Amino acid sequence: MKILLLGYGVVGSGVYELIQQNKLRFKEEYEHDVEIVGILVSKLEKYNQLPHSHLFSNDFDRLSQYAYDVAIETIGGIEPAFTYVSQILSKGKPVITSNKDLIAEKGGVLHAIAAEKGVQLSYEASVGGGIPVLKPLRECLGGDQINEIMGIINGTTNFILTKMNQEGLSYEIALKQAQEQGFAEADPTSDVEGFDAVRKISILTKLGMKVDLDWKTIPVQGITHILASDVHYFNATDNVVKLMGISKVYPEGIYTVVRPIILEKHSKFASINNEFNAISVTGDAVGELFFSGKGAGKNPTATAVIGDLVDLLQNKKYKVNRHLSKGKLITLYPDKANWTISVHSDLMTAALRDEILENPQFKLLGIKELTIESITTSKTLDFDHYFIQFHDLSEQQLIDHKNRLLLNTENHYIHL
Ligand SMILES: NC(=O)C1=CN([C@@H]2O[C@H](COP(=O)(O)OP(=O)(O)OC[C@H]3O[C@@H](n4cnc5c(N)ncnc54)[C@H](OP(=O)(O)O)[C@@H]3O)[C@@H](O)[C@H]2O)C=CC1
Ligand SMILES: N[C@@H](CC=O)C(=O)O
Repeated sequence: MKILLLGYGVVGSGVYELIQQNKLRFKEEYEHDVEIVGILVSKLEKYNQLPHSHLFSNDFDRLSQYAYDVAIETIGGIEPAFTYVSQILSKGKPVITSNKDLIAEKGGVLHAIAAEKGVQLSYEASVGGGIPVLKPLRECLGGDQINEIMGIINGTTNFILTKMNQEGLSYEIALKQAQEQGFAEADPTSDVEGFDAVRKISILTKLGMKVDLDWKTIPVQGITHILASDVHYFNATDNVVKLMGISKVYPEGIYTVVRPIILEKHSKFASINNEFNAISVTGDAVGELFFSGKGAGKNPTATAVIGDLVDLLQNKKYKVNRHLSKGKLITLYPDKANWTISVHSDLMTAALRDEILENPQFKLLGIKELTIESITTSKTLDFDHYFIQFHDLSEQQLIDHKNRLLLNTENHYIHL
């Protein structure tokens, strides 16, 4: 099997190395000689010194004339990746990609070309790095009705929040380390503002719940506003903060969001640290499944790409579900909910309470009434803003007037 490799950065170089390491195994187990015949990059001079420098080119048109059986795209972003991938699929060649921007934005168009040409478009590496989660959703859980998916699905932000919490690093230094280790996107705004996680939750929702959501319509809040003092405060109160993606099916529609969530330290997601991701999937029949592992980085991500390649080596074919329903996004909370929350502020006044209710983040949740249960103040920590935390919700409090379960045990966090 001859492979055209597009991109030779963190993921592409990992894919190259794993293919070299596994050649014998591919031959023995799948009876295929696997060979990379060309590598597309942008700055050719960076690769002059490599022993396999003869494979590199910055000319896609030239490379696409080569004889090849499958292309692996690890360039990232929408263009030129979309042009290249659509051309390759149109020629009837399968494509494997690690690019979630591409799949979240153009997955529908690309799947249509792939279906018309009868070839595979695979993208296990696009969500959860090395964690096999798309294949279980697509194949193993094909007989179940998935009603909830939630998880830590961005390695960079989890790395940053872990380093701030456990090592007292500043946000800037932690982000720099995430970039140095190859976890962050080319433009890390995607990570820290939550767009990468939103794209991933849209892909998970599509494959798990068969609901097509435009990722741009999903409410998103990133981590850029979380200060070292916030992280310190959460730690002191036996909590941690994580950026999470949530998608949950209700009779009225689907609740999908990406935002920081406060978790009690002993909860299962709280122990997922650094670049690790974790995704829980709940189905009517199977109950809850919990997937975890390295969600970013060279080797874990390359492993997921190779998994898709192994499917092709075995001539495995999966059908794309063309019958997706258009998702109707809903807010989670009923308008008249009377929640018990605690507000952390040194300055709790009626005016501040009105300000909280007017805040767009708070309005997003559709909450119109607010009961203040307790006001905690801290003179020792220097807070220049306040938090609202849905406070220690018990099973009883989770049920609304329609007897509908509204929240998991995780507390929900809004930063104003
Ligand atoms: N890093 C990670 O942990 C993970 C990344 N991903 C996804 O995988 C994809 C690749 O990520 P990553 O490897 O980190 O990215 P990198 O920035 O490390 O690598 C990108 C590669 O694409 C090449 N490239 C960029 N633009 C062009 C262009 N216009 N024409 C030809 N080649 C181009 C670059 O070439 P050159 O070196 O010459 O500039 C480089 O070799 C992204 O979609 C990312 O979201 C998914 C999961 C995890
Ligand atoms: N930038 C992404 C890379 C993997 O998808 C992340 O940090 O999770």
